[in-house]
Amino acid sequence: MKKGVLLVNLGSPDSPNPKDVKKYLGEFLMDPRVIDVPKWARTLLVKGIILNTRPKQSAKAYQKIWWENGSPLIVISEELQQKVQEQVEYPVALAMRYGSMTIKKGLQELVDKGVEDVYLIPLYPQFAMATTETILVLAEEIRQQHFPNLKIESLPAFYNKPEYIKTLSESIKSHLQGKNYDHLLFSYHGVPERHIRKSDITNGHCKPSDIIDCACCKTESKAHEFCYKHQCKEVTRLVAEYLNLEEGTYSTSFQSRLGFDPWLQPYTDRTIERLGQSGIENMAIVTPAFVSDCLETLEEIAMEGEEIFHEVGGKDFTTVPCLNTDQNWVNNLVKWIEEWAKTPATI
Ligand SMILES: C=CC1=C(C)c2cc3[nH]c(cc4nc(cc5[nH]c(cc1n2)c(C)c5CCC(=O)O)C(CCC(=O)O)=C4C)c(C)c3C=C
Ligand SMILES: [Fe+2]
Ligand SMILES: [Fe+2]
Repeated sequence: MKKGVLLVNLGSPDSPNPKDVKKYLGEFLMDPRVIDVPKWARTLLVKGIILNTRPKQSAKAYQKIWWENGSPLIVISEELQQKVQEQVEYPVALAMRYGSMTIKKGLQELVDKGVEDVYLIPLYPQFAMATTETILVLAEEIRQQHFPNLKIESLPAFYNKPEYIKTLSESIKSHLQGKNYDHLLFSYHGVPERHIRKSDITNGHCKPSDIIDCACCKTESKAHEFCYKHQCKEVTRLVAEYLNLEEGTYSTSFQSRLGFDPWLQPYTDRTIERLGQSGIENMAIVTPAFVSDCLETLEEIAMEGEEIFHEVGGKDFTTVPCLNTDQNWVNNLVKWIEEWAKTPATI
């Protein structure tokens, strides 16, 4: 069976204009795994409220970070795809969960090259219902409808793979070399607490609102295979161990909340504020839920985050870039693809 690889990231609007941003947000937020309320309530919330105000506001933010050749997330993902393609013998395609570069087009591109066996790689280190799960569900629906003879396997969340932790840690180390910082904040994209409960396959292990010591995240459980909170906490713990960070000099927070439901805490904006107020003069921040720089890292963290820190008297604010097209990251992907390709086919 001829093999091929499909890398899948989140997606971006076609342009930073309010009209394109509205179209993109409409598709994104109407996904029942992103806003997981009954369809009538989601329609009312998204089409009746959010899409009347948010596109203008988001378009302004996108305009601040947009590059000459497009959305940073798309441009970086395309470069990543090219670099991986240079190192593997199978066709490698790229698709986005939302927007114009659809998963259907990505699978079609591979099928047109004769591919019958696809390795689907969601470009997210941690599992979440709003990211990995929605990609896998949609890819399976498309397979059944349009490519029934195609075989699709996927790479599970790689948050704790030693080679990924090494790549992330070395990248942080090299970007912070010679930089002045007293605290390193690991900021992950947030999700509503409800998402954590829904993904809990044990129906009760995960306690998403426990922010003090996160006992559930530290207690062995099969729930961890699908627990976003546990997986984020593990990335922080493993990187801190690799870099020998001293207890108290680093912490974890969650960014980008939307709406009024409780999301995973502590929130990044309030954490930055608290760090500045508590006398931290210089801080660094890393965003390991994203493998490519995007609106949430370039605008929300590197611009807004820095502003908050300065407002409360902080001095140096350093944002560590995402892995983007780091050669070690490319090598990780190549290694995982080669391991998959060597595995004997199962029927
Ligand atoms: C209910 C809303 C949202 C959930 C849940 C959510 C989860 C989630 N998102 C990412 C990664 C990205 N999100 C990005 C942008 C973005 N996210 C939401 C909402 C939810 N995300 C919105 C409305 C937006 C658009 C921008 C805005 O209006 O604020 C991006 C950036 C895309 C880009 O074009 O650069 C990424 C990447 C993860 C990893 C995640 C759950 C773990
Ligand atoms: Fe998001
Ligand atoms: Fe959990």
